Amino acid sequence: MAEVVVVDSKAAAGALIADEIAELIRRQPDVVLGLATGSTPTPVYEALPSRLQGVDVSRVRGFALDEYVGLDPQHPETYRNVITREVVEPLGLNPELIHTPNGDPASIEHAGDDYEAAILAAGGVELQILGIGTGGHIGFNEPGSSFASQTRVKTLTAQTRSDNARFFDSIDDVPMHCVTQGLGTILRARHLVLLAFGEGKADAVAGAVEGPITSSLPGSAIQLHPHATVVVDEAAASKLQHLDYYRYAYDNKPDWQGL
Ligand SMILES: N[C@@H]1[C@@H](O)[C@H](O)[C@@H](COP(=O)(O)O)O[C@@H]1O
Repeated sequence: MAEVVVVDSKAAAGALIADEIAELIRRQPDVVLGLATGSTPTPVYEALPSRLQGVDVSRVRGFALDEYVGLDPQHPETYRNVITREVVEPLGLNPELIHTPNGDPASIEHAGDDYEAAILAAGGVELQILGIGTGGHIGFNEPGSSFASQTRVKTLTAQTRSDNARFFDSIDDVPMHCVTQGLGTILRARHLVLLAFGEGKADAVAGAVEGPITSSLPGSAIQLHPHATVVVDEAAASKLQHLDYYRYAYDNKPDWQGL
């Protein structure tokens, strides 16, 4: 079972996870972080700089979950550019150590295998940050994704394209394809931290945490992971059946246990 932590605000979630990440970096300066895009992880990234003052981040490594296929590399919404803007620059990370899948159509057949090889060569991801789509996707693993899937090209659902249209001039500009870490790739990270905020995520969170384990709701893959933490606000937690138990368990958590 994933550990569910209910917080009062996005800022509280950001503080909780930023503390954990800062501690990881202090302990292991070349730690491999799993980075996510979308609006959900922003509070974590915003909370990090103040916690990393005086900490050597020059060796921190990172892998993003996914990338659009075929966007102009100069487009502000490539996930490479989003990660550069929101994570690499504010935290002062070495951009050469931060990887995103290659969405260039010219070499797209190799993009998945190359990315898998790079993650393996780095020794795997220590802590993977995850958001969840309204349809239950993690990364861009749309419903139907195999739990054994590796980094590969996927076709985005109409729902995902519509959800992400807010970042583009029009829905027609949202790419049809992406390269995403697979569910199998994500499940190899040593600690999964899934964040979700707002009522719009309540069904996806309930399905991921308590629903049947099914490729129809790819986020339910977290139930197969031995160390998954789900950090949600009240609204995103509102459809969880065992909410009282999660609060009780967290409030009575042994001090030695950590996140
Ligand atoms: N590929 C990303 C996911 O990694 C993200 O978790 C999800 C939710 O986005 P948001 O956090 O903006 O709600 O959708 C996007 O499509």
